Formats: sequence, structure tokens, C-alpha cells
Amino acid sequence: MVKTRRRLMIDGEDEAATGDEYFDELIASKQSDGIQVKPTNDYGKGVYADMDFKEGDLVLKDQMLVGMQHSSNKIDCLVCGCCFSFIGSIEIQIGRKLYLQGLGSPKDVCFNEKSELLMHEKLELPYSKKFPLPGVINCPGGCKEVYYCSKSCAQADWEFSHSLLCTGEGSKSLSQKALSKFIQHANETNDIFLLAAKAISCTILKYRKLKTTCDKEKDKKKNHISDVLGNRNFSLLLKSWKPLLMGYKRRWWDCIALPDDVDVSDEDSFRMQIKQLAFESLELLKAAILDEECLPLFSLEIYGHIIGMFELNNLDLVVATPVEDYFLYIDDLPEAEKKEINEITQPFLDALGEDYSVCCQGTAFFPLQSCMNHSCCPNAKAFKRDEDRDGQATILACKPIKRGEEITISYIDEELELEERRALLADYGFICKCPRCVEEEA
Ligand SMILES: C[S@@+](CC[C@H](N)C(=O)[O-])C[C@H]1O[C@@H](n2cnc3c(N)ncnc32)[C@H](O)[C@@H]1O
Repeated sequence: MVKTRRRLMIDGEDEAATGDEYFDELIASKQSDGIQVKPTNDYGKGVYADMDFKEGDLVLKDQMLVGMQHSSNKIDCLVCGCCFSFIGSIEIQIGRKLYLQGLGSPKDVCFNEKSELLMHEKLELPYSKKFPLPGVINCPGGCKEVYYCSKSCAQADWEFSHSLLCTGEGSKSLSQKALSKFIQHANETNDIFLLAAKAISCTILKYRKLKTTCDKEKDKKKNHISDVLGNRNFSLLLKSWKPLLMGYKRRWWDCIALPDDVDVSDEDSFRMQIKQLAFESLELLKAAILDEECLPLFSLEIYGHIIGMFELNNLDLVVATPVEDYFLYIDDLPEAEKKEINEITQPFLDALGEDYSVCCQGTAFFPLQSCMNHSCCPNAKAFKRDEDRDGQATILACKPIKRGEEITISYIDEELELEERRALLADYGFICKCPRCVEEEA
């Protein structure tokens, strides 16, 4: 028998066009029944209103499929590694940030000590209890790199992807040393590789779970025929890959926009360098978590498409910080009291500077939001309300939307002039033909 090498499908567009049930089930599971995902006339799939929305109505709250906090944001904000809500206390948030920023800089020693006390909650700030945060739960694998808001979040993340990507003693990776090398490479080059690794890990872990369930069923039925042909495992892998399959994607090195400082004549060599970088990263990841049964996931083609999917889907992860609320509260106190309290809080606010309001920032893939197309005169926007303090994407109607209309968001700052908008949208690989662009071009 001739063995053919199996490849995973990369894009789910054909399935979506033929009325794939995946999005219907997803929408039903989120109870966002006011929307529908279906093919557009011109550019793949899109999201359509299945009811009328008034301005300000909630259109969708979308739970991320995979997400991560940017490595560079980890000093600024201590958040749950699963739901991205802020954890610890106002003291921990402020003290930790000032302490970590102060490390290695010949700053005021006395102030650094104060920051350390704050970080360890040995110093209490006035009114901080008005802003309670969930306690800090350690990673079950002992890595001391990821923390959680609850045991259930820690367990969920462990089962979802972290058990393979943990550098602690309990890690289920092939080699913690290899994993650390992969993480270091990502932090030195592009932390998008960490998100790609998460996407691959969650697919492997889902596959293993499905296989265990199937094995139990198989024992009951004593039916081994499909296993002999090896079809069952591949179809389980396909099933595990499905949520990522549905995302719009292109190869990273083909779709990445040419940076301003790279001349057009050097474009080919720039794209080759990006491909080489992805290859290096993938080799390091293979050394850390390769699973022979999931080999198709580790092809450069798939890796490049996963990264390209994150590039093209414009999905920032943003969670507002309670530290900003805290200082705003202090600022709103009656003058006499404020003066007294400021003596304690002002030095910390001064040390934080403008950074006091830095929110949790990252990248995530939201399965439904990522189906929304762009318009420079959108009828919806991604906007967090006061109660939206987690990593979910919140989409609100910014105009009345009629049932049957396509729901669009703006991928860029829509206040910009036509030429600037065009330049930014080039990163997404299309020229916008929305009514506003057409009118401004005429
Ligand atoms: C986040 S995805 C949106 C969903 C996508 N249409 C799909 O089929 O999955 C972004 C991609 O959709 C396409 N797209 C979105 N808005 C567009 C527009 N206004 N005109 C042309 N293409 C658009 C571009 O290819 C873009 O890179």
C-alpha cells in the first residue's frame, strides 16, 4: 500500500461557504443569537445581523480561543494567565511594577524598598480595599511565570495548553530546557511565536483528550477497523484543528507588510528572512513539544499560516487596569482628605508617571470577531464598558443596524485621512471600497 503524507487543511472558507455548522453552534453556545456568519459577495465570510440593533446595543461578547499577554506588558500588569483579569491587590499591582522597573536602575534605594513592601502587601494604601482583586494562584506545574485568579482558571489553562508549555517541574513537555530556549528565542525576536505555540499545544491536548474518549468507546465496541487504516486518529486531529481551521489566514512571510525601512527592491530577501525566522522558531518548538501523532501540525506551512492568521485578524487583547480607577478615586476625594491621602499615594503616582493607567495588552484570536469585515464607516465597534473587565471581546452597535445588514468594525483609526487609512489597511492586504472610501476617492 502506498502511504501518502497527510496534510491538514489550512483554510475553512469552503466549508463556511457551504453552510458549515461550526459557527451556528458557536453562536448558539455564546447565546449571541442576534448574529449570523455567512459568505459575503466579495471577500470571504462576514457577520450579519439576525435582528435589529439600536445604537449602543451589545452585539456580541466573544470568548477568545487563544490569547496571550505581550511579554513586554508583563511588568506593567499582573493578570490571570487564563481569563486575563487583574489579580492580587492594588498594592501588588503598583509595588510589583515599581519594584521590577527599579531593578538594575540606581534609583532611590528607600523608594525601591517601599515598592518591595507594597509588592509583598506589607504596606497598605488608603482605600485600596474598595478595589478588591482575586488572590494570586500559582501555576500547578510550578513555573512561576504564569499566575491565575482561581484554581479553576489554573486547571482550565493547564488542560487547555499550559501543561505542554510550562517550564516548571510538572511540565508535560519533552524537555523544559528546549522549551526555555524556544521561549527565549520568541522573547528576543517576536512574541507572536508564543501564541502560535499555544495554538498548537491546545490542538494537541484536545486531540489527546478526544483520543482517550474514543479509546474508551472502542473498548466498549471492540471495533478496530478504522484504527488499522489510521483514519480515526487523523480525523480526531482534524476535529481538534477545526476552530483554528475556520480562521482567515495566509502565510506570515507572504502577508506581513513591508516595514518602512525596507526598500521595495529588498522585499524578496526580507520575506525570506521572515520565513527563516519562523523555521528557527518551529525547530525549537519541535524539540520541546513534538508529538508524532500530531506531526502535520508541525509543518512550516501550518506554522506560517497560524502566525499569519494572528497578523491578519486585528485582534488586540485589552483589559483596563484597576490602578487607574484607584488613583481616579483618590483624586475625587474631598479636598481636605485628598491632601492628607496624597501624602501617601502621590509618590507612587509620580513614580509610575503616565504609565499608571497602562492596561493589560496582548493578542488573541476571537473566533466570531475575527469574521467581522472592515469598513471605514462601521456600524459596530470593539468597546469595553465598565463591567467588561476580562479578556472577552465586546462589540457594540455604534449606529442602528437592521436585520440582514452586514456588521462591520474598523480595523484602524477611522478618523484618519483616506491615504493614511489605505496605508494602514495595506497590512491586512486589501483596498477598502466602503461607501466612504468610494466617496472620498471620487
Ligand atoms: C478578520 S478577517 C475578516 C473575515 C474574512 N472575510 C473571512 O473570510 O474570514 C480579515 C480579512 O478579511 C478581508 N476583508 C475584511 N474587510 C474587507 C474589506 N472591507 N474589503 C476587502 N476585504 C476585506 C481581508 O482579506 C482581511 O485580511
